[in-house]
Amino acid sequence: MRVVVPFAPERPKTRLAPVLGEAERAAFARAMLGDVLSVLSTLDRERAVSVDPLVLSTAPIDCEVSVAVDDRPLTSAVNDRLPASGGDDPVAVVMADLALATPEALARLFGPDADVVVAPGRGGGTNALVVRDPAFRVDYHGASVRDHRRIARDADLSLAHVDSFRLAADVDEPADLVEVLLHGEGEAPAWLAEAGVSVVAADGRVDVERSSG
Ligand SMILES: Nc1nc2c(ncn2[C@@H]2O[C@H](COP(=O)(O)OP(=O)(O)OP(=O)(O)O)[C@@H](O)[C@H]2O)c(=O)[nH]1
Ligand SMILES: C[C@H](OP(=O)(O)O)C(=O)O
Repeated sequence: MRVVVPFAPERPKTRLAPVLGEAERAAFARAMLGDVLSVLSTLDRERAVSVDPLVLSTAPIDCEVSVAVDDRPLTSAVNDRLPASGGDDPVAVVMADLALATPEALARLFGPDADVVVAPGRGGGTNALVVRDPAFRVDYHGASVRDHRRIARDADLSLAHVDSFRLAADVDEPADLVEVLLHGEGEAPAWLAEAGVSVVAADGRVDVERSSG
């Protein structure tokens, strides 16, 4: 299946500014993209899920897989890559900030035979999708999972959900780094550890702290 991975390499992950500087956020975003692509490659190699990845980037990047540069807003760029007519192959959309994704978790996205399969993100987003019907279009940002349900319902499409901790955990806020450090398995947790970011549990709260120097 064609798997589109949207990626915005310029000034990414602004909500992580309390913990990471601008160049660090760019490097960390790239590490997360590397983890997602590595999971897709493992799926293809080891799980007999045919995966044809395409990074849909707002600017040129060096990458181990094909890259399409499209600097339009996320929704327009993704919609241009979805099935356009009845005979077209299905398309998956997997966000580049799913640092907890594993081959097992992502394989579940490809399981249901529905017109649209949605993996909701915490906080109302849509972290991954499979689209099999050209009547479906995305509308990202805001409570996009609610919008995507409505769009599928209005077009009379069958809709399946993937209930997955790992696919729900996109990395937006500093608190999300706790999950990356505790449960991540790839480049992203290693990058954070190298940068001196660690998990701290104090006064009944679990958070991240950063060593100075
Ligand atoms: N192609 C493309 N990808 C985007 C765009 N905006 C965000 N993305 C990607 O979409 C996914 C979700 O992005 P967000 O978490 O909403 O945005 P972000 O820019 O990474 O982070 P914030 O600055 O904190 O909002 C990430 O994989 C981004 O790299 C865009 O305009 N075009
Ligand atoms: C793209 C956006 O991501 P979030 O801002 O929820 O991370 C969404 O899923 O609609």
